[in-house]
Parts: sequence; structure tokens; C-alpha cells
Amino acid sequence: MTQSIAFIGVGNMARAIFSGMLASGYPADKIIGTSRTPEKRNYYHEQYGIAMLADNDMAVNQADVVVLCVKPAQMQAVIEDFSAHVRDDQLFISVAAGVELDSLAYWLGKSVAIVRSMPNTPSQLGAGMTGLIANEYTTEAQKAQVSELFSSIGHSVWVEDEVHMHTVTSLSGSAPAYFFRFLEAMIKNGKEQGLDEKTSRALASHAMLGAARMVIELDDPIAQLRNNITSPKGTTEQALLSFEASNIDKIVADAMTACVNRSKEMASNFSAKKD
Ligand SMILES: NC(=O)C1=CN([C@@H]2O[C@H](COP(=O)(O)OP(=O)(O)OC[C@H]3O[C@@H](n4cnc5c(N)ncnc54)[C@H](O)[C@@H]3O)[C@@H](O)[C@H]2O)C=CC1
Ligand SMILES: O=C(O)[C@@H]1CCC=N1
Repeated sequence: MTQSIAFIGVGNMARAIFSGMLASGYPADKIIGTSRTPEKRNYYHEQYGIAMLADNDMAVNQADVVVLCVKPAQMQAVIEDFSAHVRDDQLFISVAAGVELDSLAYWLGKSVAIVRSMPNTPSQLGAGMTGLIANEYTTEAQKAQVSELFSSIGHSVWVEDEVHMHTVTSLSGSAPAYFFRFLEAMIKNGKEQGLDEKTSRALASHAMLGAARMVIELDDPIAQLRNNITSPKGTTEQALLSFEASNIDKIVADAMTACVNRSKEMASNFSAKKD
């Protein structure tokens, strides 16, 4: 039987996940969302046909699977508010950056199955990539159920050690924003060179999509795919030399390290162990 799934805190990430699920055929009458704002409840109900409740307790009561989608700083208060209603047979999935399994378990206050996930917003198009790790109470059947849920909105990988969730965040959860930023810079330059925004956007974004598809669908090493474009004394070579002169590896490494460091800082700030 199709399980009832409650999304606690419907915002960008919850919407990305349930809209991807709906597009892949998950029944709307098995999805519940919560929001404290009446306008948002009306909007999501009308737009997506899912039940929208103000009350997290009520949503948790009705759900087999509870997806925790509030901001990391809100997670403790939100969980503790509904924790009296948690049942042993429920499965909890958190999407929050930097909130560890132990903290979630402590706030939930029961020996329940918990999966920590790090999805990304392309999930709304079925093109997501999600990193996953489960606690000791999660059965293989529940893990399979979680894999199935995330495969309905893209791809997923299980990691062995929770420490890798920081890296997953920097490689995947946050990464669409890096590529958006790169595209913004390309489009800005296309416009400075005289092309209109729409044409610049189409050219740059299709180049990005095509390049990503080549990496995913072909076995060739990425350096070879790059070399195939780079004619000696040609145009691409000049662009790449310019990237090297700006030390592109360091620019990217610094950004990813900053992301990982923030994820670690959040894990320590939001840890239940400090209580
Ligand atoms: N946006 C992204 O690309 C990604 C976000 N995440 C994680 O997803 C979580 C949510 O992020 P976003 O969706 O971007 O934030 P958001 O601010 O868009 O959504 C959070 C929602 O929770 C609601 N909320 C807060 N307290 C509530 C309560 N007591 N009851 C019901 N609803 C409540 C807020 O009104 C808001 O709509 C965060 O923990 C973040 O780390 C993870 C991966 C990617
Ligand atoms: O920026 C953030 O904290 C969240 C987690 C990954 C993407 N957005």
C-alpha cells in the first residue's frame, strides 16, 4: 500500500521533492505538507493538490514517513514540539544540512528509523542527486523504500560514514548554486558582448547541460572530453589558459572547503550533545 508522507516545513526543498514525486506519479492524496502561513497552505494545496496543515502534530500522526524540511536552526524546536506523537513504526527523513543523526534521534526521543539526506533542488525536475545515511534502527526494507523515494526524483547514493555528508553537501546539495553562479557570469559577459539575455542564457545553459550529459553518459575521462574541444592555438585554449592563470583549482577548492567548514560548524552548533 502506498505510504503517507508528511513534509514538515514546506519551502524550497520540500517543494522540490514532492513536486518531483508527483510528476513521477506519487498520489497527491498520500502527501501532506505543513506550513505556518495560511497563504502558503492555500497556494501549495491549490497548485499541487496535496493536503496542507498548520499543525505538525496532526501531520506526523497521519504519516508513515515524515520528511523534516525546516531550516537546521529550527529543527530541534520543531521536532521536540511533536515528539510526543512519534510512533515506533515511523520512518523519519531529514534534509537539513549539518544536523547529525544522533541529534535527530535525541530530539525525537525514541528508537526510530532515521535517514539523514542531502538532496538538491533539481529534484523538482526528476534530476536530483541525493546523499543518504541511515541510523542503526533503519531496516534494509526501509533503506530500500528511501532509495525508491529518492530515485523517483533523480539519483541517490548511500555513504558509509556520516562525516562524508559534509562532502556530499559541497559536491551536490549546494553545487547547483555554484553552477547557477557560473552561468550568471557567462550570461553577463554574453550581454556585455552584445547578445540579448535570452540568447545568452540559452547558449550557456545548453552548453552546461550538454557537457554534464557527456560526462554522465560517456565513459571518456573528463580531461579527454575537454581536450577534444581544445584545438592547439584555437579559441578554447585561450579561455582555459585564462582559468589556469586565475588558479581555477584553488578558487573551486576554497569554495568547497568553505562549504564543508560551514557544514561542520552547523553540526557542532546544532548538536544535541551540547544540551
Ligand atoms: N534549498 C536547498 O537547495 C537545500 C536545502 N536543504 C535543507 O532543506 C531545509 C529547508 O531549506 P529550504 O527549503 O531551502 O528552506 P525554506 O525556508 O524555503 O523552507 C523551510 C520552511 O519551513 C517552514 N517552517 C519553519 N518552521 C516551521 C514550523 N514550526 N512548522 C511548519 N513549517 C515551518 C518555513 O516557513 C519555510 O517555509 C534546510 O534544512 C536545508 O539545510 C538541503 C539540501 C538543499
Ligand atoms: O545552503 C544551505 O545551507 C542548504 C544546504 C545545501 C543547499 N542549501
